[in-house]
Amino acid sequence: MGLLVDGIWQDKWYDTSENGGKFERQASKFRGTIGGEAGAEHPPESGRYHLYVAYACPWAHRALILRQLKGLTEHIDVSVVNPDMLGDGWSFSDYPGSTGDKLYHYDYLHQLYTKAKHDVTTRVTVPVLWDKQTQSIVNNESADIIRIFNSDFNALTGDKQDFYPAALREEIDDINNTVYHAINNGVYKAGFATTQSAYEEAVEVLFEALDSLETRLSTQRYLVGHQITEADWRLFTTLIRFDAVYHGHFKCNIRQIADYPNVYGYMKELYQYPGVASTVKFDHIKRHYYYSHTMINPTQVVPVGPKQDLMTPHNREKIKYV
Ligand SMILES: N[C@@H](CCC(=O)N[C@@H](CS)C(=O)NCC(=O)O)C(=O)O
Repeated sequence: MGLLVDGIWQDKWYDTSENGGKFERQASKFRGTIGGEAGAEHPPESGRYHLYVAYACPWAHRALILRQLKGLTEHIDVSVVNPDMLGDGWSFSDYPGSTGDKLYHYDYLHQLYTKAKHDVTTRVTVPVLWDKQTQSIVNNESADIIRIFNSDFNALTGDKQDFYPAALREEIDDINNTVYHAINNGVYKAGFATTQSAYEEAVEVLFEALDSLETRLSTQRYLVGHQITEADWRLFTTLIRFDAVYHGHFKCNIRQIADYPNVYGYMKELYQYPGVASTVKFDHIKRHYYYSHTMINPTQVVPVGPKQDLMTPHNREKIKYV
């Protein structure tokens, strides 16, 4: 775990000393777009872009899901890092299920970041959307990448499904905001807290949000009414990791997702959505967290459970809208 400072790799854990033991996530550095207008830096083209992901990572997972749902698998290839993120950060290897770096055969993801900008100061995170032609990072913020995938390649793929429809944007943005702070990032705030009070504060906010989701999902099938939107996919990647990792490793253990009938059924429905289960790799997920965060789990022992059958009926079609 570390970061690049002026293009030099430094092995450093997150510093929580300045803010009372609280984990604060840094903003992503590369925020480019894909556009079809004449002279655009990154026009939508088949085979031109490459996605770097970790199967372990909930943020990268969003990008993998939208790539799958939007018919982009044949247009945008993927390199998968090793699930272990140790002193050199994300690395490439022949760990089962990882691919190595298909473009440059680098050993470490930080080499890709310095190829994009030799003196960059940044955390070295996944996902990364890479432009093979300009040899640069288009974007390394998952919230942007899923919107790029949602709409910017439609002319190429002919796929018109819209997970961020104009009429619902305000509502989607609103729920995204709550889900991001309380749940997506909330589990990290609990898990990476280094004081009791910072941990407890994060866990309380997290479970209040899950409790209110349970109520919301008792009368509506998806987060924003009748149709699946990006808000659901953004929540899903945290929910699917919850009982396997966040409950134990990040001490988010007031309840499991399996204890919430509506949230659990909803999570199973999304898991069973065509194309999605193949993007969920529990071996990488559990290995990454339990093996990489040695300050939380110094023995690096990876738990065996939980045993859950996510293919059992979700019964979400029975939800009565009120
Ligand atoms: N805001 C970014 C966050 C991505 C992120 O933090 N990814 C984690 C993996 S789950 C990572 O690569 N962490 C490495 C680090 O922070 O050094 C996004 O949503 O794309």
